[in-house]
Amino acid sequence: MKRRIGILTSGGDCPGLNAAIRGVARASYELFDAEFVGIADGYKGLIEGDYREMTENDFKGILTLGGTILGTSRRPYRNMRKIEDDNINKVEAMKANYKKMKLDCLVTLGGNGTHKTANLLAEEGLNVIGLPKTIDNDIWGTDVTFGFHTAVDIATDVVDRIHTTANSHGRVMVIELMGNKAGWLTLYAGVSGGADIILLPEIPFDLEKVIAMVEKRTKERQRSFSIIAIAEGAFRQDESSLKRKERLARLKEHNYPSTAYQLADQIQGQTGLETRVVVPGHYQRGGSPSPYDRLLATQFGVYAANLIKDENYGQTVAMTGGKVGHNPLPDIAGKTKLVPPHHQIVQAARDMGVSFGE
Ligand SMILES: Nc1ncnc2c1ncn2[C@@H]1O[C@H](COP(=O)(O)OP(=O)(O)O)[C@@H](O)[C@H]1O
Ligand SMILES: O=P(O)(O)OC[C@H]1O[C@](O)(COP(=O)(O)O)[C@@H](O)[C@@H]1O
Ligand SMILES: [Mg+2]
Repeated sequence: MKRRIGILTSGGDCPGLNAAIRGVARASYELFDAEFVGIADGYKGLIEGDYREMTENDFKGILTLGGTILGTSRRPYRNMRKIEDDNINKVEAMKANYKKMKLDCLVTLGGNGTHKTANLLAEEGLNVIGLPKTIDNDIWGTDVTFGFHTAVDIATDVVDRIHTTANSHGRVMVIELMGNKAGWLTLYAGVSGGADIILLPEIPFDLEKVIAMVEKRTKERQRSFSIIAIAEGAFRQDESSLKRKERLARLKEHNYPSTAYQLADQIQGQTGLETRVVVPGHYQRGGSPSPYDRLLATQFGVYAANLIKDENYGQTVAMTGGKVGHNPLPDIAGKTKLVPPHHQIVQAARDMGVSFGE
């Protein structure tokens, strides 16, 4: 049985993408007569016809490699069906290139945006299989995405290291971690690193409560420090009615790159305590995947190869209750898995006296 497989990675990169690509390829070569076409830079390559034939050798030596050997992009954004200034019909272009490449199926490794287009292409009659990657862990229908736990390891190391310098100086340290809509990374790294205050997009915070917590810690000890882990998309309760764009515009008016910087200023202004901001940024997405993510990405990749073998298309791979399985693309596309405000981990942290600024 011969299968010609197109493969692309789309959206923000993360550790484990290459391990997953390798898993798909190795298992496919084992299980059936496989041919691979590597599509460059996500859907951009599929639209523009930027692709190359790949051989078994291309998939060797990449298990531990960070990033993606295929390249990735976030363009063109959002509405694939909308014809913009370039006058390109993106959906038709993708379908035409799929045909031109003589593909039996397309494997897309990506996050929420990627899955929306994967579903759209499946609706258009293409054979598509998704693989859930993202450091945000916000894909519906899977307990975990690959890339997430490596990012947790890195972010936790940041929180650990900031602890020692915060302690030496008796400072308040505001650590901004990645996650615009979903606070999973901040929650996991915040709890694992022993942060005193954890601020998530899912739980809007009250500035006065945050300050009260910092002051409580200062009163308890003569020389005290506080660690605040804040997700980049966190915001105050009084901003809840605003759209993200409006919140960002307000921050910009005051020359704050993000809420973390504004919060640091407010804390320093109201408490007199020296406050610093730390933004590890894309460092959280770089480098080699952890053993956990290598294993997860490999399992996911091999599972995808089995879906191809069975011609079970229109699915995305998932982990539920410790088992690898799959979800139909329409069931998960367009949904975001956010942190429930009463999630067990949140509750455990609350019970230990960690503040969520509520
Ligand atoms: N709302 C959307 N509908 C359809 N396709 C989208 C949408 N948002 C993003 N995409 C496509 O998926 C790609 C990756 O999306 P993005 O949101 O940047 O990353 P991720 O897939 O990691 O969440 C984009 O470059 C675009 O081609
Ligand atoms: O890489 P960019 O475009 O600066 O985007 C940053 C965003 O990408 C992420 O790192 C990961 O997002 P995706 O996995 O959904 O692409 C977010 O946490 C962060 O908000
Ligand atoms: Mg995403």
